[in-house]
Amino acid sequence: MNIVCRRSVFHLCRRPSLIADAGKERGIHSSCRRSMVMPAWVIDKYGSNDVLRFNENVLLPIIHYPNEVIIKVHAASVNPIDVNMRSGYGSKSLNMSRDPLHIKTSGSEFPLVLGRDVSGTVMECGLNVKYFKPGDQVWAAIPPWKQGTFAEFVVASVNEVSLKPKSLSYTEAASLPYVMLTAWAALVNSCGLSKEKCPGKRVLIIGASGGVGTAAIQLMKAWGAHVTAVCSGNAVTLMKDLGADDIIDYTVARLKDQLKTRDLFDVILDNIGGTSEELALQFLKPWSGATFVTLVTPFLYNNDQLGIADGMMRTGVTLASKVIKHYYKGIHYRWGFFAPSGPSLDEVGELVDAGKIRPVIEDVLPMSDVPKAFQKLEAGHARGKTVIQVVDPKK
Ligand SMILES: NC(=O)C1=CN([C@@H]2O[C@H](COP(=O)(O)OP(=O)(O)OC[C@H]3O[C@@H](n4cnc5c(N)ncnc54)[C@H](OP(=O)(O)O)[C@@H]3O)[C@@H](O)[C@H]2O)C=CC1
Repeated sequence: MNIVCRRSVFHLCRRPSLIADAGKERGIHSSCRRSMVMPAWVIDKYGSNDVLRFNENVLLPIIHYPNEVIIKVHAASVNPIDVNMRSGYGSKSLNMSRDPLHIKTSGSEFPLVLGRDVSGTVMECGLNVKYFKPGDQVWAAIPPWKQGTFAEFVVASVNEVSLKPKSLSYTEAASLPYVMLTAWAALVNSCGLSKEKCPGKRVLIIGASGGVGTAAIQLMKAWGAHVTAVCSGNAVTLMKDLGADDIIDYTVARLKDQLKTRDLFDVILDNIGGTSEELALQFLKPWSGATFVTLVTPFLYNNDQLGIADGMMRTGVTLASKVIKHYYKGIHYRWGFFAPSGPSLDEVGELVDAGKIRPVIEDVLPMSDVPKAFQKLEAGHARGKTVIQVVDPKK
């Protein structure tokens, strides 16, 4: 085993026992316990699925800032962003926010650990961490510029972390944070919806059967909105189970024709992009504060293709022209972006424990099957989430 001394972990940790604990777990002799590595799925270059590599000797992550915690990952889950990042999507923008120490040590962003969702146990806390303590069961979504969760340990800032809902297992909990926080960012931050404002609102969700869609339906129903879900035929039962009031099967007739038979909407969440955007924008109530939000934006793509300066310029022009064009038609036009947030997860956790939101899990795979999980997601037609059990709950 490649042993590397990680002394710096002791400077900012409240209780430098992680390395000893991890050493004990793996039966490593006490004199070696300060020098630890961990298993993780990494990529050393961008590309197709064969760039994913299981490495048992990835450096144990360390606490750099006093507001950080180290989490022992019990379960993670796969999101489209993982597949896209594996192929290099967003790398120009994300590299600007990555840990400069990692870039300096490795000479690049590699080895890169993918995976955004985590449920697990707090192992160590930075000196300023008050709300969490070692042993707490937590869940979080880690932002894409940080090392990810297909690993034994991950570092998160406290503002990204929340106590795991008591009613969920680690496996169930790992299915929710990233998609819930994306739905939250789009519907709450971009559209201004809240528990108080939802009753009476008509919300249309396009791409309702995937991770974000199933999260969005449940959040909107928990808050009393009227939800219309757009999905394909074999997802109709799932949509009903999640509480959708009206379901449109986009495969049986043109979506436009089916939408014409419905009342107009107050909010539209578009998880699909492309032609669905122009189409959907015709079905909002004009001059009533109605908002369209899409999750499929050219922001990172523009930066990848044109560089940061020109990419930002093009993005700004595109967004501004759409906002202005639709403003004059009485519609608010928005782009939605995932935003990490422990406090929002606290609120989601309360809804979960109250039985109003549940995990929608399509498949559970062991840590050894991360490449299979990527292939599955890449094939499309997701029905909720694919979870990775980093720790086998039976052991
Ligand atoms: N901006 C941001 O910060 C974020 C953006 N995203 C983006 O949002 C999108 C959705 O993410 P996520 O839910 O996790 O993805 P998933 O892959 O989990 O789900 C996509 C779903 O859309 C369905 N679908 C495909 N085509 C259509 C269509 N024309 N009409 C209705 N449904 C359709 C698919 O099923 P089927 O094909 O069988 O109908 C599938 O169930 C992705 O493009 C992702 O990249 C996600 C998170 C954050």
